[in-house]
Amino acid sequence: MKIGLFFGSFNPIHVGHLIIANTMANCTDLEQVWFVVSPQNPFKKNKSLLHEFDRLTMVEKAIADNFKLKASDIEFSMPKPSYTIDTLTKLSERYPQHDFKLIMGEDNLVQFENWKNYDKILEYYELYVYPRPNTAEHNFKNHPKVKFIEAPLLDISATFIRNSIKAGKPIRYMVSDEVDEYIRWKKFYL
Ligand SMILES: Nc1ncnc2c1ncn2[C@@H]1O[C@H](COP(=O)(O)OP(=O)(O)OP(=O)(O)O)[C@@H](O)[C@H]1O
Ligand SMILES: O=C(O)c1ccc[n+]([C@@H]2O[C@H](COP(=O)([O-])O)[C@@H](O)[C@H]2O)c1
Repeated sequence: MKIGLFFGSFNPIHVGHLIIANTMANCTDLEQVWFVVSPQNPFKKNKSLLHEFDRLTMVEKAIADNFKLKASDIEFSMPKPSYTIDTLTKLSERYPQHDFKLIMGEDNLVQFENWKNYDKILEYYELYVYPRPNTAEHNFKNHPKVKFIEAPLLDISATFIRNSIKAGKPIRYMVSDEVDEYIRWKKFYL
């Protein structure tokens, strides 16, 4: 099966992530999308990063009604920070029957040359890239292994959502109802 792996912190998962995953699962040759929740992005230091189990719970709540979307906790038992090449290798070994592709927002391409073994990632995996507003220049516009998906720009981020919560503003419709309720119940990001 052709499966898109969508790696992220998902702190929290928002409507942008859901639109990206659903677009990839329904408008490309991908049959499923797996959200791979990363305990620790090697490039991010964020005080308000929730525990990975809480972020995974929110992902599971957000995608529960979509049979093409799944969540993976594979990085929870791997060394931190979470290096994508190591996880890709592990998943390919564990599921040799699947053909994995890597999904990311275009902003990730700007720093992609600094990722661990990025050239190996490109050698073995195709990238499916969703456009993101205000993305800086990068060197992958015409790379044969990088496929740009034409889809609406989504000007939303987890940072904006966390800041809204801190400021007492509603995040309804920016996250799924289940995630909104869960965040309020657990008093996250206050
Ligand atoms: N609005 C968006 N448009 C395109 N890609 C996005 C968008 N939001 C997130 N992504 C992509 O989703 C993946 C996971 O992103 P992440 O969980 O860091 O969300 P984020 O909104 O960028 O979070 P933060 O604001 O905390 O940095 C990354 O590949 C990122 O590029
Ligand atoms: O492998 C790397 O070197 C690497 C460098 C930066 C980011 N990543 C991964 O990219 C994913 C996107 O991160 P984030 O925090 O923007 O959601 C997340 O899974 C990180 O672990 C991976």
